[in-house]
Amino acid sequence: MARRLRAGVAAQLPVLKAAGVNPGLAVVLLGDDPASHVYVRHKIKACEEAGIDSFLEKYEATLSEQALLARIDALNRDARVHGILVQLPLPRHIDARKVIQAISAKKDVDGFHVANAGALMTGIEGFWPCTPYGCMKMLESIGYPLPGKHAVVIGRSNIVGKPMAMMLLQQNATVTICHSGTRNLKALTREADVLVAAVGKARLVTGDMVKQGAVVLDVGMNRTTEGKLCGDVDFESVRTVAGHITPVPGGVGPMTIAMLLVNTLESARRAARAQ
Ligand SMILES: Nc1nc(=O)c2c([nH]1)NC[C@@H]1CN(c3ccc(C(=O)N[C@@H](CCC(=O)O)C(=O)O)cc3)C=[N+]21
Repeated sequence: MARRLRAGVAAQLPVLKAAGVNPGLAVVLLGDDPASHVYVRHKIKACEEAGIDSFLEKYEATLSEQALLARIDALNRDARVHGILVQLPLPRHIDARKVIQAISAKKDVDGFHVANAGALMTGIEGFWPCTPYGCMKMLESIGYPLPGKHAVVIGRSNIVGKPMAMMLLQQNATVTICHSGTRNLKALTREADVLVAAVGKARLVTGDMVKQGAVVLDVGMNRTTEGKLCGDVDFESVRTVAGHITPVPGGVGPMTIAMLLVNTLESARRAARAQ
């Protein structure tokens, strides 16, 4: 599905390019965390394959907050750039909230800016965060009717849990948000028609916590002690009860990247319309 979405983006580029707009994504990466470099490489490669211009800016982990803010200011003004992604997490001496708010909301293809969070919450045009947006696309792809369904989201982060809950609510699901302070998690997850796990705890969700036929979306990205990638869902025990389930790797991750391209294309379209 991610591949199909990316091909769809590629197919829509010629129209924009004919109108003189070449969609571009700037990716800013600080430091030498190997996982961040791998993810960023995936994003740049996806852009190249789709025909989106990419501008990769790599800096030392010691780059000052002021210098980073100056780069963002320059990218905000750069007409070739329709999307700006600052790879998270940032080094500790930098206030990530300040950096995110410095990105023009119009170029915030991550959907992390407060203006975009507010747009999602109130149902006006903005950018939706790529990971939950990809989850909604997957639900759509199986023709899943959300109205009246009980959706349970485990995790309340600003980048996945909260926006995921808002998107499900907008589709008239009844939404429960669970977190570290939730009592009797299993009683709640067993009621879920749609279960989204986004906490970062390897194999937290086991088969006994899932209702027969439920749709299970695994947003977890954990490394086992052997260095293997694994989700928040115990795939082997859950697959026998779930009606639908997303694997890790090969599920939500590739969809996140596909939605980044979708958002970048959309940003370029909006810029073209505003010309
Ligand atoms: N500003 C910002 N925006 C992000 O969207 C963002 C970020 N910072 N920081 C890090 C997280 C993580 N993230 C992933 C995206 C795709 C995969 C992905 O495609 N994973 C593959 C496997 C990759 C592997 O093998 O390691 C899969 O699940 O199949 C993973 C992780 C985006 N993030």
